[in-house]
Amino acid sequence: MPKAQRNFFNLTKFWQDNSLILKEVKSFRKIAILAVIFSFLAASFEGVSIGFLLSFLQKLTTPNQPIETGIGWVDMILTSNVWSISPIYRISLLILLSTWMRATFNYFSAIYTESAQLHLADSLHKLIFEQLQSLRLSYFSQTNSGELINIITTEIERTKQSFSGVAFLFTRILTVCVYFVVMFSLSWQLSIISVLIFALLGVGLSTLNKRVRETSFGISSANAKFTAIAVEFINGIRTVQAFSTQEFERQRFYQASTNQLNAAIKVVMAWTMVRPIAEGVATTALISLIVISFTTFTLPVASLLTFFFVLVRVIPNIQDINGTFAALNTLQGSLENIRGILQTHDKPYLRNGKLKFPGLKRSIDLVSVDFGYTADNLVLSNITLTIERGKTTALVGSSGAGKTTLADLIPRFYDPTQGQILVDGIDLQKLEINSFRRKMAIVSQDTFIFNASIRDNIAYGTTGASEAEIREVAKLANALEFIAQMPQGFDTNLGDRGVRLSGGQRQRIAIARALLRNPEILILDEATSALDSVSERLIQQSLDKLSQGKTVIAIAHRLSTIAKADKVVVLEQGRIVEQGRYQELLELKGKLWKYHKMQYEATQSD
Ligand SMILES: Nc1ncnc2c1ncn2[C@@H]1O[C@H](COP(=O)(O)OP(=O)(O)OP(=O)(O)O)[C@@H](O)[C@H]1O
Repeated sequence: MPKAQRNFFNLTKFWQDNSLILKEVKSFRKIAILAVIFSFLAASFEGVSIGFLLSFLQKLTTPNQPIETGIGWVDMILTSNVWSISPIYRISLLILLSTWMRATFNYFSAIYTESAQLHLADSLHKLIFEQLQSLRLSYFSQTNSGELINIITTEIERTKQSFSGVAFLFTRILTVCVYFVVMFSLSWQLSIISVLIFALLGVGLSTLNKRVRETSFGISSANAKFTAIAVEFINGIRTVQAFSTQEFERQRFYQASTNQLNAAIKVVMAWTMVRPIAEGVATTALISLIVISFTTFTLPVASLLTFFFVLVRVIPNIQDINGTFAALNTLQGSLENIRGILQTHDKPYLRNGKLKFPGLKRSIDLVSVDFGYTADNLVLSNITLTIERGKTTALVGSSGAGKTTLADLIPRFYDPTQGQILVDGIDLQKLEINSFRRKMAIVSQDTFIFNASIRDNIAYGTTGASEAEIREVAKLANALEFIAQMPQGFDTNLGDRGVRLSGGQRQRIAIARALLRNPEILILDEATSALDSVSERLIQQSLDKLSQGKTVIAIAHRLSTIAKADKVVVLEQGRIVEQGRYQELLELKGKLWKYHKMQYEATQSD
């Protein structure tokens, strides 16, 4: 049986399947226990007040008869001579008291159930965040961000409801047990017949519940697709407008929304059917019982009345139980999605080392390194390369040759599939990765600009930077001039992903951010690609200054930016084809010479 088919009736399986989520209840167990206790007390007092109400009605209709509820201790209280007020007032007072008690318990039960739900959502948010933080980049390149957002928002919201569902279910089951005890004390024969009827009803309804469960997976996947399309549409709005694909996007969006609607309607159709069917069958059972009891069993009228009165109370409770099972089943898809993100066996984690990185002394060495994003396709083959401390190593090659991939191996965004990376002779995987990354700065083609002020964006990742230091790096990155022209200077908010900046401005902020870290190791991936030639020259000068004494790995298409590098490494289809000083390689008249000639000719024709 596939996991998805397991249901709420099988509590062991339910626990096993959802233990990753249920474990979280531990962090707010006091609130959860109080929620259950108060819900139970509220439900019990509902039963108590009904009992008193029955006695009240009896007393009104037959005032001369002694009070007989069929439950000894209640009768004793009501008929006791210790009290000086008349029985009808005693019952009224008891009804009032029990109703107020029930209302109070209901109030606390609502508070604790709601808080428990909110705590569950909060714990799941944080748990998923920790999980995402510990995963490698490769997980994110294979997962749709819209689907992840859907899980963190919608699916957690839906899962949250399952807590109140389970608490409600628990109290209803306990209440029904209490009612059954009363019923058995009144007539065991009638009770057995009732239990049998309810059991048959339960078995019949489980088929319906299975259908509800199946439909719930449809709604989860429709929600995920809808969020993914919505996120993509918002993120890609520039491209949508530029390519006039509004109609195409409209169709995609409308279709996803309609699919979501249809999936939700299927769930509603399936689960709303459970309650009326349960109601119809239960009422039929009740009428049959009345007929059987009048013709077969002889019971005192008061007991028979109480029995049926209790039975009448049991039925809506049983309906509630079935209804809640059905409602919980509609949440199965969400639970499955959250489980999917939390389970660990199928995800790539970074195995962190223990050694603190004290700073680079000699070199970073790549020894016979192979790497592929997938097992069957190597992107880097047999890379052996020494990146010397304090020197600039430039990576050159055609688009797709593997330059970025090679640079990504240094901060361990990915690990080699074969071979080793040694940092001063120590395997990189043995280093505590954050101690290594803290000594490093990366300026890449797609540096992320946060929806925060310019100041916060520059200071991102560097704690305790002073105003003067931030200004200084902005000046060095040639950014001071455009920042001064912004409406609120350094306080200007940059908007989502820095939409309020030009490409070149974004890059200068990224460079300032890297400068502020004062890194030992600097990775520059096309760091000056979005700049005009004047800005490029200015930035190149500041990068040259920044690079002095630092270990730099620079990737550049424009050879002019790396002409002064200490070592140039030429990559071709994932292999190193040449390495040496720029001039030496030119004299070889090999690959670099070809690139050089091509770029020189291109510049001439410009
Ligand atoms: N996350 C990824 N998953 C799968 N394949 C990838 C991924 N990133 C890059 N590749 C593939 O790896 C190969 C090398 O890409 P890489 O980005 O390293 O090249 P590059 O030399 O930096 O190119 P460019 O100069 O265009 O930036 C390409 O064929 C690319 O399609």
